[in-house]
Amino acid sequence: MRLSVNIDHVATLRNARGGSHPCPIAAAHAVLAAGADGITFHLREDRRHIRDADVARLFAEVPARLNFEMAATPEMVALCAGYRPAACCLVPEKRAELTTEGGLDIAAGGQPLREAVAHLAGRGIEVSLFIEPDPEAVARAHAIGAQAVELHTGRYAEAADDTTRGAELARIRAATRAATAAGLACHAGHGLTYATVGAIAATPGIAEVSIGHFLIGAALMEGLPAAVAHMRAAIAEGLRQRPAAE
Ligand SMILES: CC(=O)[C@@H](O)[C@H](O)COP(=O)(O)O
Ligand SMILES: NCC(=O)COP(=O)(O)O
Repeated sequence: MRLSVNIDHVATLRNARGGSHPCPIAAAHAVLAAGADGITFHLREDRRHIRDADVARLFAEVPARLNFEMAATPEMVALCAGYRPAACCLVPEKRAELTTEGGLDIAAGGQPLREAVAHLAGRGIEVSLFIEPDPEAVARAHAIGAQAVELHTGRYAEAADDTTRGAELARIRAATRAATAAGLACHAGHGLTYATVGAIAATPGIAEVSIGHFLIGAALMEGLPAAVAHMRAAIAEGLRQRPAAE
């Protein structure tokens, strides 16, 4: 299972002082050297963390699997199609939110969303839709031509008690089964930590996790290479519990 590290919050810290430190590109190199499989970044419409110049440098300087998260706006679709990353993930965006609050409403996205998926896929990009862990959302993603889904793990990761977390994990597992049955690649992300990634890794069918906020925060205490190694160990522990059939 791939670990894609989201570097948004390196840019958040840099932007707090308006300078160039810490550098998200240097962080990308560091996490890859420490064993990450790829880099995720979310170019928000308001450029609150990652900026256009960061994106240009990532594509020029970081030879890794890049996962371009973005809203399906004409501006972003054109940018992403120009860069042709290995993967892009279409996410809902709201100006006032602190982070991505829910999955895409695929039905509301209608024809423009379908066209965005077709345009990006036509450029050879693996197009994923960031959705709620719900088999119906998986079916809609499949119907509009996505090749992958990323299941929003926020409610699972932030659950206040074990009962709620167990119920959310069951939803994630049902959605993963639906994605696998439909032939979609299945990814997961949002809010994952050392403590919560294991059960995701233990879920048959999940091919990638993208993790940012917790890992960058942990790196303040442990250092970035150690935080990546720590996350990899938590993933490995989960993978050991994955049923052998896969
Ligand atoms: C899609 C997702 O869950 C995250 O990648 C999130 O969109 C990251 O964006 P922020 O770093 O702005 O919270
Ligand atoms: N797609 C999820 C992601 O990139 C990272 O989310 P988070 O770990 O920063 O919450």
